[in-house]
Amino acid sequence: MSETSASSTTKKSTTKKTTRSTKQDRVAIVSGLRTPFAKQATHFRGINAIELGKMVVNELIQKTELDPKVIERVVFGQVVILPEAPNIAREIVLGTPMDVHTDAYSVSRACATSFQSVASLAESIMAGDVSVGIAGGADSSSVVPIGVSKKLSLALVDLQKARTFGQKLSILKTLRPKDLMPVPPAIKEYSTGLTMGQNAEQMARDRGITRQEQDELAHRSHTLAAQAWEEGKLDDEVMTAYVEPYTKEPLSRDNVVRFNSTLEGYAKLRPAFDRKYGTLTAANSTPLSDGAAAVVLMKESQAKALGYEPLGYIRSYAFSAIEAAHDMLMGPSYATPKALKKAKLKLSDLDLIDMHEAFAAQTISNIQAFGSTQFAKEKLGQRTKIGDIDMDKFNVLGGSLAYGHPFAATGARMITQTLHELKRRGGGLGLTTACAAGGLGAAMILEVE
Ligand SMILES: CC(=O)SCCNC(=O)CCNC(=O)[C@H](O)C(C)(C)COP(=O)(O)OP(=O)(O)OC[C@H]1O[C@@H](n2cnc3c(N)ncnc32)[C@H](O)[C@@H]1OP(=O)(O)O
Repeated sequence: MSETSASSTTKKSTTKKTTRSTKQDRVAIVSGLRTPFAKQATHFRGINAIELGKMVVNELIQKTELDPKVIERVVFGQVVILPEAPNIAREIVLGTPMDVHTDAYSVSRACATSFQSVASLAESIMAGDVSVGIAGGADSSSVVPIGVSKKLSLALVDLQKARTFGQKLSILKTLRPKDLMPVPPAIKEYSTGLTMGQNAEQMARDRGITRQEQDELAHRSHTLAAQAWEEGKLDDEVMTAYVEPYTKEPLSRDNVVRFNSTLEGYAKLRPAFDRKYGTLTAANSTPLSDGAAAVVLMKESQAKALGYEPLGYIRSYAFSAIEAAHDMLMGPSYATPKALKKAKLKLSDLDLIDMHEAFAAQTISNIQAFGSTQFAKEKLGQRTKIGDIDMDKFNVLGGSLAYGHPFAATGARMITQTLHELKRRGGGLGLTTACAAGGLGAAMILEVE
């Protein structure tokens, strides 16, 4: 397995503080941490999502000096589930210094999975069920469950039921060599059979979003992410990951981010999903990657009683669902107005907007929809547009196009990153929002004092 290291902690050495009444208690995000994100089959080759999850949670407990005994619940998720251990949350409890009696369950909401794990834990805290917990997600695109063809799967079940040699032989005779080939998981929509890239191609085509516009957004994302790393802005929220063999250099930065991004480099690439007419490439699509991210949540009064100064608080969150056959990756444009309404805020009240960049085309489509009165009227049933996005507030440290997207880890990455950035700016309100497979969307508004 792996050892890790990270820098500062958020624990204050102060004595207990006066707590607020339960009624006024908010859900505090005390700390957040992630592994560096690594491109598929690079630094985390051979390390599965559960090990990545254990790695980050272990380090988070150490970083926060949190007594493992006070952690009452772990809510975690992985999108590509390992059949041998489907409850990643429980494996994390059993594989870290947490008390064996710590409750743990796993959730799945495709690419918005750690928005869900954070929301589920927050709900338990608000309901008074638990007061301290860890939420997050992990995914590996390097260790994936390899399946078998439908024909072989059927034959294997039938073989178990067959009584005679003759019956077994006739089942085996139905198989052809191609049926014996391993089947890797596809990033496909089950209901439509379309890949995520094909969905984004449709969105680009329908809106006339050009290759140039997509490349420019991707270049912006890499440039801002590289700058964030160079300026040390991510140092406190990304751990250093040591993996076997320990002779290998540890990874302390995302190896997906391009520190020498040039727009000319993007123009050379061939379309990835529609070879002939497509505009999506490896550069303007989020790369397949491996990583994990987690946050510590507490009831505000509990955080103060334990001597923590929270990073920030959850102001509101909302999820949305639309059809999966068309414009499937528009989740932010449906979930955001719901979260704003719940928080009694307007888009212009926000100091930062962090939108998951699955594809540049999907991001631009959502930016357009936010600023469209027609979209608001026709799709949201409201008279006014969500609001024009001020690009000076938008993905100011880059986004998933640059960092990569280990599916279930992305939400917790965005939440932690936004809270730190709000804190650097002296506080304020930030939106984090993502699209997800199945036409789902997530939005969470965070506040920092
Ligand atoms: C809700 C949601 O989030 S949906 C999204 C879910 N996620 C996805 O669907 C994943 C989408 N991404 C993918 O499937 C893959 O990353 C792909 C198909 C786009 C690309 O895969 P690959 O071809 O394996 O990418 P790879 O990393 O090898 O890059 C291909 C080439 O592009 C180059 N490249 C990639 N990014 C850049 C860049 N920013 N600038 C210049 N060149 C680049 C690489 O260097 C490489 O060049 P080479 O062939 O000369 O070595």
